[in-house]
Amino acid sequence: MKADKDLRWFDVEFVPENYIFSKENRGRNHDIPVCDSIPVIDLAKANGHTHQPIEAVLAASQEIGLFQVINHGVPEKTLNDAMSVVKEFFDMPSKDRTGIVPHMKNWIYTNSTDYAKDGVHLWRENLKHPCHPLEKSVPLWPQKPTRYQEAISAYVVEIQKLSLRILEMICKGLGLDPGYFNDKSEVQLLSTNFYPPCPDPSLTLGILAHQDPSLITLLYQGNSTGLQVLKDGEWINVGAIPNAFVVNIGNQLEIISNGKFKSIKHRVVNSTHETRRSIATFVNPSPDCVIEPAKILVNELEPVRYKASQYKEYVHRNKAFGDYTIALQNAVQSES
Ligand SMILES: O=C(O)CCC(=O)C(=O)O
Ligand SMILES: [Fe+2]
Repeated sequence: MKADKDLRWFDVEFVPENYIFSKENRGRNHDIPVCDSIPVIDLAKANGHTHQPIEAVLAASQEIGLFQVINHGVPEKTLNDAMSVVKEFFDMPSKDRTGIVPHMKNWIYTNSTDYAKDGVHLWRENLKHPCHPLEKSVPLWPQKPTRYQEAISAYVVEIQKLSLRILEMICKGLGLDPGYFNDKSEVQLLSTNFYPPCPDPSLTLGILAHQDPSLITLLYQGNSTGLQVLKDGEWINVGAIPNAFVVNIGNQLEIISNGKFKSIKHRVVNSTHETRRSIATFVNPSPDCVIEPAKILVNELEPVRYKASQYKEYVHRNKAFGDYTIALQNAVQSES
């Protein structure tokens, strides 16, 4: 038995009532199959001579809106260092996680007990902060653990490179002008998640079903499972592939592609024995950027399916990323 002062909200034998979701929202857990139809794309094969990975990225973006990439060039050490500071952050005594006034311009830490959706708490904790422009953002990030800023900025630099590479493939594949994504693809927001084991995952959820409001999202999930996507009306598990990234087509890319690409619904379910930690980076347009279907993809057979909108308007209208996150992003943007 732990001393009382060490007890955290998830140190419980039964799921408290205010964590129980309605039947239609609840997760079914790992008893459903891992989907082997989620494409795994080997980026080492993208070496100038072959278009194979471009075709694979296009097919996956059209059919599912989500795929994994391997041999992506991000050093394993960068991944391990990032995951290890994230682990340290969520393992710190709670006084160290709440030291900075939240939802202003630094970072937001949301304990499970701080946030409720329709009165029900998610079985997760979350840390979010801006990443763009990187040099201005880093000093605003948590100072504990001491290696946090160094490890996460190294990670963000790699994500920026990888996301540009993937977007270049998409740009070529869709026939867009080179540079089309230049003002639409900054790694703007990092969101890390901690999902502790849960006594009864059939009652709870880590994250409710949603689509990402980004251009694309790159997700590193270490070796943990729990991510599910809604494919053909069924929730299926996305497998954990060591060192892979999950790439998720966000709403903005769905709009730009005039609906050719799908932004898929996904959620996270909990586990009785496994702790899930994940690092999501949202690659987003700059706030003033106008997002609309690319002209080249619109014709008589494919009429415009989405209205043009400034990205900041879209974020505001849809309360994308939540109220606090808008305040965070505006703070950094207005200083730059
Ligand atoms: O933890 C995860 O893998 C889910 C993260 C996610 O979907 C999000 O932050 O939008
Ligand atoms: Fe998401």
